Amino acid sequence: MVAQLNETERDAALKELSDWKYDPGRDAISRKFKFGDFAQAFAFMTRVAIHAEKADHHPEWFNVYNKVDVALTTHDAGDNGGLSQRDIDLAKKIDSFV
Ligand SMILES: C[C@H](O)[C@H](O)[C@H]1CNC2=NC(N)=NC(=O)C2=N1
Repeated sequence: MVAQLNETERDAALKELSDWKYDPGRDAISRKFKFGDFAQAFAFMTRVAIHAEKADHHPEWFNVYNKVDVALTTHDAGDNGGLSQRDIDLAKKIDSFV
């Protein structure tokens, strides 16, 4: 079980992730990325994937051509999933790749 962020922790964390949108319905954060072409989008996804595997924390994402939509939430958090520090850490890492 992973600790789910409470409202205060979540709001503080989101202040440092201004490009990410909070989804109260899922207790998740998401961000849309647009690259020059598919190769650049996939290179980004490859970097994220390598890090995600090392961190044992994986994104939910959708890619079409040069666009990548990323959503982060922790399946193991709380009773039925939610936002954890792992999501915040992964979002910051992802931001460092763009
Ligand atoms: C067993 C469990 O699947 C692993 O500990 C990891 C894998 N990657 C994961 N990724 C995400 N987003 N949430 C998780 O709870 C999670 N759990």
